[in-house]
Amino acid sequence: MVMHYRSLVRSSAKSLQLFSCSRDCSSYVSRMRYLMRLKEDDEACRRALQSGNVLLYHKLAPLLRQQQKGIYQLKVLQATDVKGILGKLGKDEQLLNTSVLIGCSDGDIAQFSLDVGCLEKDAVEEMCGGVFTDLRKAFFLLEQPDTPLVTKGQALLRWHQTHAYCSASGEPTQSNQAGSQRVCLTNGATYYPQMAPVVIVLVSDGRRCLLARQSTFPQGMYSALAGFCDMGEVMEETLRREVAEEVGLEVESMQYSSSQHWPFPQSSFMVACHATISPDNAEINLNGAELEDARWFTLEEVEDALKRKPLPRSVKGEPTAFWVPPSYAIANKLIREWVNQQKKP
Ligand SMILES: NC(=O)C1=CN([C@@H]2O[C@H](COP(=O)(O)OP(=O)(O)OC[C@H]3O[C@@H](n4cnc5c(N)ncnc54)[C@H](OP(=O)(O)O)[C@@H]3O)[C@@H](O)[C@H]2O)C=CC1
Ligand SMILES: [Mg+2]
Repeated sequence: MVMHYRSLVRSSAKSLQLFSCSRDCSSYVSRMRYLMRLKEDDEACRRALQSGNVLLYHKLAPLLRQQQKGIYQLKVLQATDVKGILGKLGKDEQLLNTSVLIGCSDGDIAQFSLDVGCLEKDAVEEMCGGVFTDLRKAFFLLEQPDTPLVTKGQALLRWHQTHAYCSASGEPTQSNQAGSQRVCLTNGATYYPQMAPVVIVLVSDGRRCLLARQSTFPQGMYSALAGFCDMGEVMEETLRREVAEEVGLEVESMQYSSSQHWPFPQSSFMVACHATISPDNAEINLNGAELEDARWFTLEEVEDALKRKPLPRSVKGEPTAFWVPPSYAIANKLIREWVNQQKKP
């Protein structure tokens, strides 16, 4: 096995790719091992925090800074900056220790998130040169690569804010330094951050795709079908059940696409799939309790919708032309994949 690997490394351009992959992998491995250690060793994590990067949130709204007009970035602070802000506002530096570990940068710097909801919002914004922004709005303003980190930071802070007590004893729970678990102080029960598994599926009859909307969606937006997994279900069962429940159709085949962490309304683990149904049994039987509408859309209609700008939730009034979820949502990825598939010769 080793001989085989070495002979590959010695030969040609293909082997160069393998070699660079092995280097990347090893730095990835060392970063993951480092994060693992910080989760297990409170003292090491406290030390990492002192020289770490911190993303600030105010009541779960992340701090962004405007780089140029219309271009926003996450505002990343050093732990020493945060201490300076706390000092100027006459607050205890201990607040920094409630930061939770969310990752490690390429430069091996530990990254944390901290909610400063107990501080005066305007004062912190002024000192940092940033603005606390609702997460949904932040998704529209940030570059795509920043969104997983800012989402993770918010999700972990939210989990801590809603798991301060043990559900068995009713007594307080205490977080480890990294924030990767909470333990009940009386019965020792350990709680880990959780996500609810959801299947999201783009159904096609071979020629058209099925999109639906809930009454709570912004005006004109249609998305792929989605549903939470029931206890004990496997992904394939959830997919078949949700399609049957929501639109009364029987799935014939399915294919996994990709996954996404979704923070709204709370952490979901979205598993995205494509599914097909028979064109002979394509009549929609809508479950009106869950959905306001579901329709088949042609390739041309979907391509037009992909070009339209999303409308804010606040826009009310006359129905608008149909559009689809924005690029940060995995529904958008499924829809684009379907379009590309349809255009293949
Ligand atoms: N990223 C993306 O592209 C997209 C993400 N989504 C997300 O997918 C998720 C699921 O979609 P949705 O169609 O609403 O799901 P469902 O079709 O499963 O319907 C939601 C209902 O399921 C019940 N439910 C069961 N388990 C849970 C749970 N763990 N958490 C919350 N509700 C639960 C609730 O009913 P009750 O209130 O009666 O108890 C809820 O109203 C949503 O969070 C949505 O935001 C959806 C589309 C696109
Ligand atoms: Mg649903």
